[in-house]
Amino acid sequence: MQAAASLSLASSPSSATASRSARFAEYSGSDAFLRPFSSLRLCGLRREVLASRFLHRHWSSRTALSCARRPPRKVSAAATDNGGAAKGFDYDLVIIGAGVGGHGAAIHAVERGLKTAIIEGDIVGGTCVNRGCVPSKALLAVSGRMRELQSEHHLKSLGIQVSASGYDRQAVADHANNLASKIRGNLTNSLKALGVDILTGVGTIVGKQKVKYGKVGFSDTEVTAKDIIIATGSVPFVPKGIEIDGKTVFTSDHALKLEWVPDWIAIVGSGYIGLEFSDVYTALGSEVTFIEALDQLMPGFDPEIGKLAQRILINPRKIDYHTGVFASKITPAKDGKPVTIELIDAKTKAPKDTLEVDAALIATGRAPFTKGLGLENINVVTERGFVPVNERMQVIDANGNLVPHVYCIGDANGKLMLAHAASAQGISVVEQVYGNDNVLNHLSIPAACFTHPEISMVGLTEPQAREKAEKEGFTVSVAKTSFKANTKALAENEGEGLAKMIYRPDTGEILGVHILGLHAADLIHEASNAMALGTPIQDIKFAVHAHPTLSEVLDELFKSAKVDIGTSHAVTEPVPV
Ligand SMILES: Cc1cc2nc3c(=O)[nH]c(=O)nc-3n(C[C@H](O)[C@H](O)[C@H](O)COP(=O)(O)OP(=O)(O)OC[C@H]3O[C@@H](n4cnc5c(N)ncnc54)[C@H](O)[C@@H]3O)c2cc1C
Ligand SMILES: NC(=O)c1ccc[n+]([C@@H]2O[C@H](COP(=O)([O-])OP(=O)(O)OC[C@H]3O[C@@H](n4cnc5c(N)ncnc54)[C@H](O)[C@@H]3O)[C@@H](O)[C@H]2O)c1
Repeated sequence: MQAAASLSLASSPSSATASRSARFAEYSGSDAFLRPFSSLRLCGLRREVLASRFLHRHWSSRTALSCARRPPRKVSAAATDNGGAAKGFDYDLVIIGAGVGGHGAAIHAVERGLKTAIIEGDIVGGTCVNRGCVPSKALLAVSGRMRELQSEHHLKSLGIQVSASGYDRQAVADHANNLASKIRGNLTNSLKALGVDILTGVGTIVGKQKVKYGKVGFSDTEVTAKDIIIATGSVPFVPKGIEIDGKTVFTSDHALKLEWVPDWIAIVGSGYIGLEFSDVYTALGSEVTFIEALDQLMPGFDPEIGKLAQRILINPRKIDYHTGVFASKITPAKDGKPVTIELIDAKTKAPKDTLEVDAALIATGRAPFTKGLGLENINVVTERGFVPVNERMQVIDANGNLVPHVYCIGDANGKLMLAHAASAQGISVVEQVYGNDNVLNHLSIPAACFTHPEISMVGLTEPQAREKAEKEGFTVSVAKTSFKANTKALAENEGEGLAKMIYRPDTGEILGVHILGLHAADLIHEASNAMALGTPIQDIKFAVHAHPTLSEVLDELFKSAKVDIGTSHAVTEPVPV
């Protein structure tokens, strides 16, 4: 019998990790890629930089992971031109990995006047821009419109007649690919414009405040930095027993290229990636079978929201599912035979079923990419591949001590695998490097799943809040509002949805907010900002919302909460005009 697949992220590189390494190693570009981009020091481009932030961080440059076969060459600070570094160092800050985390840190570092370089071993933009948030949201934009056009009942109730709907697969794929390229370009330009040196090649920490980088077959270059940030991200985690061929059995890396739309696809894992792709595939005509190891679909969500999501996003669609099972063995289609999937009971490991499908998408989480980083040179041992850090993202060594001047942000530390979390951690680290102590409140970081309708959340789920309340001896209350009572949602004929808030009635503290409904991903920020700023319900409920807007769903939510104390400050004080 097959060994049980593990639910936890891999500590050893998965097959996808290995293929990523191969991709790094395969690339052989021109020597020009080895030269640091000599950066223009310009101040007037702040607007462009800010614009690029909205467009999601990104950049371009290609390289290869390198093995140090030749002695490192030394680069002098004079080789670049983005200001002076701290005495005795080439740079104030060197960031390894130009994904969203590295980009956010680099931009903020320049704003703080730090001489900064970013090392990238593949293409600028990392997962989010090239293989994650950006192309997936382009596909989801298409699935959203397809859904609307296919919903005769919905259109009829608005008085709209559409005779037919269809799509051009290659054009949809091009839309996703073009968007990624565009944003990568914008972000690259913004980095160059601000004077961040983009150093191409694989970065390896070689010692205290020392990093080398280079490309296969070329000599490495060594730079010194007062502070180093590791921002090397993650790759898809593929459980043991699953064979990826990239055509019929694949991960999100391949699926985003939309090379074909299978009639029947099994999606292993019903987390963010699984759910978003089920939205895309069913809108484009596929039938989906979920395979989920835990006893319910979407186990990460607040249970009430999960149940509603099942009613809205799963049951009415061409989706069936197996829960409480592992896909213990998956064999790609070959010689006219379909993809075969062997299922075993997640608890007993007894064989349960064998499925034959056209394709399988493996969406079972992501593994940190920390290979080749030289962590052994600073006595750091990873935990299941993740770099151990404290609440300030300072790296912890094998003896439990902080490694001076080394930080790790983003997916590589595993705290919260989200693009904006990576970037926020980077900004927090730069603040510390600059001299301002800064601890990011991870509980106030929102998350969203971009299905139709969307799901969003911030803070604790109801069971988590009740557990905390039990331990700490306080009471928890829950307020709820429905999209059915919202004028704008009804005007759009999109009244399905719920917003729920978990809070402390004794203090008015918001513990968590969960939304399922139209534009939930945009709506969550009023709650997450309130949590980040420590604004209690008795204050935020006096904030005024434009009518008719979806934001009134949250207005109603705050107003319906029963807080035992009055307003904490005089928000109604008259202002002389
Ligand atoms: C399909 C999909 C959809 C997603 N959608 C969303 C979403 O909608 N919203 C959201 O918030 N998050 C989303 N995510 C998650 C998001 O993409 C990640 O959380 C985010 O990219 C992490 O950023 P990072 O900077 O830590 O790492 P990455 O983006 O992975 O970047 C790391 C970079 O480091 C480089 N690198 C690695 N090792 C080295 C080395 N030794 N030397 C030099 N360079 C190196 C890599 O090439 C890479 O460019 C999605 C992920 C996937 C897979
Ligand atoms: N909209 C977004 O913000 C967004 C979108 C996509 C991805 N992401 C990020 O990317 C990361 C990875 O996403 P993901 O969906 O792959 O991971 P996930 O952790 O969200 O979900 C993985 C799911 O797979 C299940 N699973 C694991 N091993 C299994 C096995 N062998 N057989 C059956 N089921 C198994 C787990 O129980 C879980 O439900 C997430 O951490 C997420 O934060 C975010």
